[in-house]
Amino acid sequence: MRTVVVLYHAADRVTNIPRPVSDAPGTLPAQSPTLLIVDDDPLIVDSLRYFLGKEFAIVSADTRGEALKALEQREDLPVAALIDLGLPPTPHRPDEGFALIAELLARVPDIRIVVLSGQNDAANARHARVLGAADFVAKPAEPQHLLALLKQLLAVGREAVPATAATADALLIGQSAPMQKLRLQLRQYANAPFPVLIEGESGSGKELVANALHHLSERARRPYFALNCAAIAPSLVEPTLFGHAKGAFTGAAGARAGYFEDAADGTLFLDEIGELPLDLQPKLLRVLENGEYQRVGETQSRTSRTRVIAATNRDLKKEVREGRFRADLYHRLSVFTVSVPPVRELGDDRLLLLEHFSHEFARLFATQPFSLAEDARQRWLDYAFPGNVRELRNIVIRLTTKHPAERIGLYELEDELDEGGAQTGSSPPGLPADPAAFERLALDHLRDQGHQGDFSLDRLLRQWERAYINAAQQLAQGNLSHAAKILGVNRTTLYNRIETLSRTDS
Ligand SMILES: Nc1ncnc2c1ncn2[C@@H]1O[C@H](COP(=O)(O)OP(=O)(O)OP(=O)(O)O)[C@@H](O)[C@H]1O
Repeated sequence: MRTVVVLYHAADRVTNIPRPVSDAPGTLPAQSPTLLIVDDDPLIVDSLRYFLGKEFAIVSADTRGEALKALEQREDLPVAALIDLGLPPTPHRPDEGFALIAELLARVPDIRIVVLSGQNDAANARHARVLGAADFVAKPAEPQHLLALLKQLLAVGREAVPATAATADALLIGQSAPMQKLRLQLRQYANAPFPVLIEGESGSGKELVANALHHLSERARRPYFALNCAAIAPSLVEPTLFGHAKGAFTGAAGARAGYFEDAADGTLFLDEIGELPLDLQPKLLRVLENGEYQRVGETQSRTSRTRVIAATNRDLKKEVREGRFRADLYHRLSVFTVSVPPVRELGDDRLLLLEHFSHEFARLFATQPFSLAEDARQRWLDYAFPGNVRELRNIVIRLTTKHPAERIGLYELEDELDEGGAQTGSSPPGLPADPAAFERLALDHLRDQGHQGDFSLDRLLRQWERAYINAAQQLAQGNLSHAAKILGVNRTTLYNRIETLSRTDS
């Protein structure tokens, strides 16, 4: 998937590009946010470093493994990442890039990921967005455009932290039955003396739910600490949670309290609990059972009254069966389990979320919200949002940027959706059970076009093509992905053919 990319101005020759800013921390003002660039083409990396190095402290890597290692070694986590999908050892497939997106988000949930995609990777780029990438930019990329995009994405702030029970509830958008059930559970469990385990697919809102639980509880005015167990090196989890004595390990210059101590009688949210190292699990179990723990390097026991909320997008029962998670800890954590529903189960909440985010981002970008035409609205309701609210929110950000105050039709919307994500569980509507019926419908469409003047083979072939496309669209009720499936081509091909046909028509 390596493509030739021009990331420098026409006036700049490659040889004129100054030496890149070093990866080493400290070459820029301390407040420069960190940008991670992952690409196996050194020319791209150097060019990006040259143009973006004035605004960001650049960290680069040419493989997924190197990127994750770089993350572990730095204290200042990147605020954004530019990544190529095709990375070694499989540079011609997107798998490494896809895996990296998920891994980056697991470690740095707020990171804004932009995929730098080859011209022909539109479908992959769309799938990357489902996985949580904020946007994709086709190569060759204009550096000014990239910079503007990054600035805009970073202007979209972190989610507001709710200050009261009322706002905690209000931040959770949704009136569907699964959301009502979730709200009821949160109120029931808010003050229970047990941990709560939050389960849900990636991007479904587990962190928001943990926040809401804390603010609905009587601990709302007490500290709230969060640790993403996937985000830090395994060796640092124990001292971070429990603290350490002076000299307990290399670099432990002084004694330090851990999150259990700092959170005191507040709440500690352990995100990605499935990543908790096995050897640490008995220590977490002990503190959950009787409140006892020890700082690393100390023998004296301390006591904690912190309430633990844990979250996972893994099937923890399966992790237990496969020996990666202790059964006793699982049972202790899961006394109260809350399941955050995926967006595909939320029905009309998709429209509420759309309304909420489109107004929020229009305000932020000082513009007017867009609206959806009827066919696009229907498609919005049909789409499964495999990347859940995170994907939905990112789509709204892009639409707000590209079509401020506009009425958006099906084609503009289709461009933002993932080809493989069209199904809502059941089989696609209108897929022909009987291929002969499809052919009959196509022939009807062919007849509708009638005869025009002298015979022309080109025109005849276009008429057949148009007839089959119309028939497929009719069967798919306007759903382009389903129509593409019926026709046995991918959606981008279909889109291009429709465009070519309409150009020839006009
Ligand atoms: N019901 C909701 N109402 C409003 N915003 C929501 C809702 N659910 C999720 N969000 C927003 O969607 C984004 C993703 O949510 P969040 O980070 O909580 O998901 P998550 O399940 O913790 O993801 P991950 O599994 O990747 O950690 C956030 O911006 C969050 O504020």
